[in-house]
Amino acid sequence: MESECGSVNGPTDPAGSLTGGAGSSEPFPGRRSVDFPVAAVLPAGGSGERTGLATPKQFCTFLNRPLISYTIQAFERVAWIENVVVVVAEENFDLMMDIIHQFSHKKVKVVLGGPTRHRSIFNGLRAFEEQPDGTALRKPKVVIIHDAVRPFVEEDFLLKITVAAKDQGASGAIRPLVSTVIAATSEGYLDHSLERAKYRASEMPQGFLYDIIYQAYQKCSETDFDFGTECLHLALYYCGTKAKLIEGPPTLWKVTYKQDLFAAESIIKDTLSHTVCVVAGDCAQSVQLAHGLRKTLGARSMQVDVISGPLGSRAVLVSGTWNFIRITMDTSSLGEIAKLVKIVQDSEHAILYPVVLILVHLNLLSRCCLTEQMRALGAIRSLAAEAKHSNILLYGILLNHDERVEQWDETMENVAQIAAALVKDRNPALMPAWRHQCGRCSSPIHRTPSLLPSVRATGRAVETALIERVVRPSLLANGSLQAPDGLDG
Ligand SMILES: Nc1ccn([C@@H]2O[C@H](COP(=O)(O)OP(=O)(O)OP(=O)(O)O)[C@@H](O)[C@H]2O)c(=O)n1
Ligand SMILES: O=P(O)(O)OC[C@@H](O)[C@@H](O)[C@@H](O)CO
Repeated sequence: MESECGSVNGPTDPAGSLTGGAGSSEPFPGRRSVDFPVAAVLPAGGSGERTGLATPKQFCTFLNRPLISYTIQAFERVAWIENVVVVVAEENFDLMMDIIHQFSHKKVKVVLGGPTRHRSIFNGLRAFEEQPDGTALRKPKVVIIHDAVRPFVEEDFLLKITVAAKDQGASGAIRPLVSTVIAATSEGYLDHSLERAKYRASEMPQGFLYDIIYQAYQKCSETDFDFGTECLHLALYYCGTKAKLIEGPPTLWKVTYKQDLFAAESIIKDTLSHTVCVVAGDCAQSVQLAHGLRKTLGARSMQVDVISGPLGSRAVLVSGTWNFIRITMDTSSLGEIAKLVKIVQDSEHAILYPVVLILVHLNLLSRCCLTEQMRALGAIRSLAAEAKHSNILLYGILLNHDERVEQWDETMENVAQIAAALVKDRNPALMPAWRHQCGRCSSPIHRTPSLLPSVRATGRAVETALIERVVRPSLLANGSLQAPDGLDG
């Protein structure tokens, strides 16, 4: 299919194809990728007048993080998006650079916007042309244009938009209209109304073959530049490219009015209770557990990153995750956890929203004598008590690794169930529950890992502590729990 702005390859385009997905050779099966260059342009050069706030809405902060940083992160998480161009007003350039530094954004280039959104977007697209100093970002095959004030965009939908843009030349997100569209006379009376079912709201992200949208802007009239609001229209009008329309989720909406800021904050908080960073230790068992947790937590609609190495690094903290699962083989990692607790305390991260740290102790039971275990667990417990005063919820799961695969899968399921509940619930007033996973026993009850918080005798102040090995008679009364062998209360 040809158009005056460039050729639009059909789905069989040899230049690139969609790879990955289930059964792929990708390092993380299920994470898809594309094999042609993709970039994003995030227009953020507006003043947000309709919020009535002095601060432009893209720089309003939620949990100590500006809205635009959430949007950038949504694109940085997507491995197949190479570059993110953020377009800001000149007066906000330094602020934007500070945000990039503070939140360790990696793929971002900042350029100056213009007096209208279309002019800002065109400036963003120009970033891929050769610059006066001879440098240039790699020109993308497909460019995604996405308002910086739409922070809730998922990789799956970005992939759909990208593939459709690659095949059709342009693509755009749509949503059903909530209100009916009507036309008014100049005197302010109803002229006519549109049949709502025939129309859709145009949202973002939108995707374009770079050459098409760049040439559309080169041909753009001053009127379009100053009053236009629709990039898809430019591709159609100036390049004859009919965008493929794809219905997206309701979270694609644009933050425009003040109430949108409140809605955004509650969605951000809800999202935080569905994201977790699993930090594996060095040993094979720990890595196995980490990737097993990614699978089982992912099946519980949790967004899971797996990293290895010291948890204490600040970079982990600014990853935007509020929840960490640290898998360890011994108690030496307690120092590392204490360091992370200190970093979180100093960052005041948790003042606005509880941070959840879960320590998964692998094989503690079988690796050291009871005295050493109790000492270690006592140390963790007092750390948990201290951390709680800073709104940091420190839990522990005591897990004895079982070589038998069929048991390991079940154990994984249980650890994920407990971890997901702790992260989603983020409730310091935890009901008492505990068990150990001894792995040696045949009894099914032992295959579930211990959930460690204990409730102080008062029952009043719930202290999220760790590993109460004593069996509480009342918990046995209903027969639902059974003292693990050798752990009589
Ligand atoms: N000159 C402009 C105007 C808008 N935008 C960006 O385009 C996106 C969508 O525009 P809109 O919601 O209208 O943002 P504002 O223009 O800031 O809002 P308002 O009209 O209320 O001032 C926003 O991310 C905004 O920052 C831009 O990059 N350059
Ligand atoms: O018009 P505004 O600048 O408020 O927002 C831009 C929106 O029009 C735009 O993001 C979508 O409608 C898709 O084109």
